[in-house]
Amino acid sequence: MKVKVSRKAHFNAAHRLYNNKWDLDKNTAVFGKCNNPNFHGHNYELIVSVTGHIHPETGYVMDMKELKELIYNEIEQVFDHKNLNLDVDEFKNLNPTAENIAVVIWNKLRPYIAEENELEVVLFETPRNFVTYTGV
Ligand SMILES: Nc1nc2c(c(=O)[nH]1)N=C([C@H](O)[C@H](O)COP(=O)(O)OP(=O)(O)OP(=O)(O)O)CN2
Ligand SMILES: [Zn+2]
Repeated sequence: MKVKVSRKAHFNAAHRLYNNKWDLDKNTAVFGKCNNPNFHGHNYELIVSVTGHIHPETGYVMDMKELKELIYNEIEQVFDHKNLNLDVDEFKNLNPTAENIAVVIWNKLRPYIAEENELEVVLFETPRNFVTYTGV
């Protein structure tokens, strides 16, 4: 029997979507207003889920307090109130799309999750646009 435990978090960040191999016209044609050279921001909502067996002694899959602190230290501290393109190393050469941000978050968290447990990251870029990454 496996159970999924989840923790919500949020961060505000600025970004610009563009491909530095393309000229401005092509970037504007593909990314539209998201290619604004002066950047724009989103209120990102994050849901991190860990799935595994319930530990018989604690009754926990994973301590939610640990999960909360992990997300705060590894994600919120790094991304909140930052310009993703300029301030976050992972996006120096990686377009900060919702897909790529979700993969970066998953990769940052995975080393801290017990090997036998599964990790899922859901990232809302806007209230209606969201992506999911499970490591596959
Ligand atoms: N596959 C992706 N498509 C888009 C991404 C992305 O990261 N991956 N990002 C954007 C924009 O950065 C952002 O999401 C704004 O898009 P927009 O269409 O304006 O979203 P809204 O929710 O504000 O639009 P509504 O029409 O109000 O739903 C675009 N595409
Ligand atoms: Zn955007």
